[in-house]
Amino acid sequence: MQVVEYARVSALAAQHVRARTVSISETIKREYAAATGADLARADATAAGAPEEHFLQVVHSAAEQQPLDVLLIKGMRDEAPVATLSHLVPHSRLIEVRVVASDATRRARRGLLPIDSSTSDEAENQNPLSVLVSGTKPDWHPTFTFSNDNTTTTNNNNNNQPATGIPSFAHRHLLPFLQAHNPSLQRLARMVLPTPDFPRRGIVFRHVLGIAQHPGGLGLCTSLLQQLLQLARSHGWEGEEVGAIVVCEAGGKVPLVLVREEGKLPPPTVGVAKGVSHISGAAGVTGVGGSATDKGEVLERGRKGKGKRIEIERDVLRRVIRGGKKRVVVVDDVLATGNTLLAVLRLLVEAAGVDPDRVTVLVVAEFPVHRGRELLRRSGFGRVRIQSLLVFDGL
Ligand SMILES: O=P(O)(O)OC[C@H]1O[C@H](OP(=O)(O)OP(=O)(O)O)[C@H](O)[C@@H]1O
Ligand SMILES: Nc1ncnc2[nH]cnc12
Repeated sequence: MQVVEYARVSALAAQHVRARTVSISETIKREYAAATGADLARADATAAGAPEEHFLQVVHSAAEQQPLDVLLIKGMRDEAPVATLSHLVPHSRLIEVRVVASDATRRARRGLLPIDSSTSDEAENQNPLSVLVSGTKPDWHPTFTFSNDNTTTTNNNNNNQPATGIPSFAHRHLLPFLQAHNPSLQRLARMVLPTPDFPRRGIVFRHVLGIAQHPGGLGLCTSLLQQLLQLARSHGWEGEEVGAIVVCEAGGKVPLVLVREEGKLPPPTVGVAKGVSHISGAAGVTGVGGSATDKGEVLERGRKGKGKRIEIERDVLRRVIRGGKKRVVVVDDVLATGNTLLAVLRLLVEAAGVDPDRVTVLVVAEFPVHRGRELLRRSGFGRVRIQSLLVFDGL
């Protein structure tokens, strides 16, 4: 099951995707009113507190009622929901779709008179999230922004190519990365073979780099990453050139900036300390067959291990993103605790002066249970855009 904040079920149903919409504020209000005796009409969803609990309640009760590929949750008011809530649904991809509509559209839908156009622009595209962080720049980006103006066109020609509006949005942005709907993604996922109890007991190791050992694996992965990059590009940075691709220890047309362990690149370099990844931490601390089974303990041990320093050549990035107007795309195989990505982002932003708003991260596989996105946001990198091809649950 995948979870998105808002779109329309019918556009997905037309593609044989099992989808359903629920309103989180309605559910919360109903339960709050029932528990406290408050008047339902006056109940305030935000007063009910415990957003994690409510989110889980809504997800679980929807999933219990029927098997779903996509759950569309309307009315979420949480800041940075992907960073703060993904670990609660680690088997799913959580996507935030911010819906914007002009004042004129919103008034028209409510049956009100259109307002004077000379005064309407100010209020355009204000939604509850913008109000939440009034006056400040939000420290995160939604996965997608959907304009709810002009959404009336539907596709009647049955050629699987919806015209505009909601069907087109679902077709272009949601379906390609819905594993249940995309045979290429399913093939890729099947190439990631699990090894139980490696590097320590309790961990099911997913051999993401092993994709390259399967016939056609590398090509498939590269082409899916390319599609992911195009999708990322159509959201927030159309028209911007990619200035550099940053990779951890690997080697295109766009200049490749290598991130390597300290001492392996010719000077001058800039470096930062790097915390250990989940897997290296687990292997280094207790070895295969360690006894800890508690999730928190494993995570904590992983993080306690001694990290290394990583470096890039100081002038390479500056040369390729001259003037700071180009995108920097970071590619790695895995996002788990986020320690590795955090070090790479520190390297780019703090050591090399790259604007975090111009950084996009692509990973092959994400393990939300380790709360990597949350760490990145807490560390000041919430505005870095991150997209993944596959999502795995478990340790
Ligand atoms: O989000 P994280 O927990 O940091 O995990 C992600 C990192 O884990 C793997 O690195 P690996 O453990 O093989 O090497 P490393 O310890 O040198 O990063 C992988 O290649 C990622 O770079
Ligand atoms: N289970 C897992 N398999 C491979 N890499 C990982 N990184 C974090 N958890 C992992």
